[in-house]
Amino acid sequence: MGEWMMKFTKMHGCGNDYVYINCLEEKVDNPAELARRVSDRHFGIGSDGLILICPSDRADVRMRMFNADGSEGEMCGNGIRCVAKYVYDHHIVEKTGLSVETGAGIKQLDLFTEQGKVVQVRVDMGEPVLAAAQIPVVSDKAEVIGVPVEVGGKTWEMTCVSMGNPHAVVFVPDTAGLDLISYGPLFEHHEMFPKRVNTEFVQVLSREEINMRVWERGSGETLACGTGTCASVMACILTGRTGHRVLVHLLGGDLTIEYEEKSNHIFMTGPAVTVYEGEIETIR
Ligand SMILES: N[C@@H](CCC[C@H](N)C(=O)O)C(=O)O
Repeated sequence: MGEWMMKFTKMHGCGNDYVYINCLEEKVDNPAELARRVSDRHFGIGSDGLILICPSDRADVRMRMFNADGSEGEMCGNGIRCVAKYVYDHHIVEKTGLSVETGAGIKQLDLFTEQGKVVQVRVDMGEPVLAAAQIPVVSDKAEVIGVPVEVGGKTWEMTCVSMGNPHAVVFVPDTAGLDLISYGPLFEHHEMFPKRVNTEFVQVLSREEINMRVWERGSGETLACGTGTCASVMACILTGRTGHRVLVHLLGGDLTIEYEEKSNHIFMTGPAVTVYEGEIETIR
């Protein structure tokens, strides 16, 4: 047992902020406990969770993501863009096309640079999964698309999509006046979601633009959710509300989502930003 300093980097994608640890150099024994500790906005560093950058024998690197409550998520859209920026900036991967292994499979990414600096990252987020049993959502239907559900005394039109992690998308007339703090946890812990759920509240502005707010499984309201924007655009397309290329406005910025029908893949493009690097005291 002893105390030592562990290096970390604080990064965000559209305000969805995580503490990143380079596990090619650092050793993390208990990531769930560390996630809870660093995420605390009063007694910790302050973040929506923790992301570990690990070696991979199947891709350039592997990422593991932990929510603020210590639970592990299969995939993180905003996080994976930051992982790509991190490994490029730290010369771990010296190319602008790279692969990252996640709990939801291997994803391919492209970095767009200006004067050597990463400005945007495009991610092939893969295929959306609609089968209710695979999301998982308990339903008498094979797919949950535009289905009315009762939650918190209100009827919502819900579409469920997995992007490797589970999402419930509901449509609202206005995201600004939404009581997300009341309704978010009711969806997250509803018995129809055996693995809990991330919930996106979507206001359609036009066939090319939507507003979205999110209540994330394990982290509560965040300023953006990459997998959530993909699920939301898929829900919009499936219910005939938008076209295949949509600009998503989030509390922390904008993401562009494109659905390619031929490959049935979703592509996400957005920023990745380093806030600062530091060290935290750790006990082992
Ligand atoms: N913020 C993320 C998603 C993080 C994981 C999620 N809370 C879960 O538990 O599935 C994103 O940008 O996709």
